[in-house]
Amino acid sequence: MLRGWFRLTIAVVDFPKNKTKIDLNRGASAEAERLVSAGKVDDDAAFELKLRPARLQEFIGQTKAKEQLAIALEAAKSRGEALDHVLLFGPPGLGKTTLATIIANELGVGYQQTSGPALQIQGDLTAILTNLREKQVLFLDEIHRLQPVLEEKLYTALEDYKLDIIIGQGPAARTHVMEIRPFTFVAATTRPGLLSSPLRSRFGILLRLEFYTDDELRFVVERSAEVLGVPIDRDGAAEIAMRSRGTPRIANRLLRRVRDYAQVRGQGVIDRPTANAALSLLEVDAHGFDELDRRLLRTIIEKYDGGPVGLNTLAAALAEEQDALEEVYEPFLIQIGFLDRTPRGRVATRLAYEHLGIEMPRKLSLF
Ligand SMILES: Nc1ncnc2c1ncn2[C@@H]1O[C@H](COP(=O)(O)OP(=O)(O)OP(=O)(O)O)[C@@H](O)[C@H]1O
Ligand SMILES: [Mg+2]
Repeated sequence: MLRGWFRLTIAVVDFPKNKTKIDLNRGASAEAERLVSAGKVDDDAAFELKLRPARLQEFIGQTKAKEQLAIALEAAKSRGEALDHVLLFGPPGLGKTTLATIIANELGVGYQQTSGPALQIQGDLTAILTNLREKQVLFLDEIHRLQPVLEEKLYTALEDYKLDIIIGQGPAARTHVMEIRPFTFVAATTRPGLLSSPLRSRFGILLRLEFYTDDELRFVVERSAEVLGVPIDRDGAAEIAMRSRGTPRIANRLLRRVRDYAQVRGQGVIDRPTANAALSLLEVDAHGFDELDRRLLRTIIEKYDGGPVGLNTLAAALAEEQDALEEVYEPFLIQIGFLDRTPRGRVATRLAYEHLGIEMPRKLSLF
């Protein structure tokens, strides 16, 4: 008992609130420095603007989402109405923001962008909504991080294009209903499960973005190489695509690094041997895994006998944020069958053992 109390005291002394914050930041910056992170890093911004397709026709892959969107766009245009509200969801770097801008371009309407964390006070949301132009697109990124009071304020705006404004305070307070112009609300999230059902029900068009196939990513790489004026052959593009974790953002980032290598060490042209050499030097393996993925799988296998291990335990063992594990690392590992998410925790699969060259214990290999 005393030992427990003693430990607790140490924990409190050792981890005051601000220290926890510093630790979280450290986790976040490790993620930001990662070459194969699907999340945006600082030097991506300028290139992403340049490489972002502007029209639906240039947007590669996502056949289902694209078709659904194309029909809705066509119908809204022919009726001369604002497009229904759109919710875009899926892992980072798959094209949610890109699609939001494409929607505005295809409709030929104005575009304004904000995000859940950026909207702090009711007045900001009111100002944005009351200044909207007819049929324009309002894009709200990271909608799962919108404050609940603001979310509720959005409901009537989305449903009836009306806004309840309270004027005055106390007994003198009056509610004033303000009309806003019909508009298209496009929201994006990497965590659709966190949205409340009243909010979800306000969207007429739900588009789920999936990881891209290697072939689709090869097209992304070839298109980006053309935009950047980088000579590349089909095999070179295929090699980069294969290691891009199904994510265009990573494909574009790897292309830029391989381009540097080709200029400095190669003949300037990206072919398969050049791409291979550059990516090996950058320690991005054949599956697009880097040191962090390997560490995650190795930790489950070596420290927790292959799992199941709970998310919070795993995050602590890796000194990473739970959110980063769940949103950024895990989706791709699960998608390619290296990791299982079970009710009792995370489990490394046979493929993970094989990839790391570790023999799977017999007991487990029966399953
Ligand atoms: N279908 C696509 N075709 C070509 N390029 C694409 C496609 N999807 C995404 N990209 C490229 O990938 C980059 C990242 O896409 P985007 O910023 O739209 O992802 P996101 O889903 O909004 O990510 P996040 O969740 O981090 O906000 C873009 O700059 C764009 O160049
Ligand atoms: Mg985005």
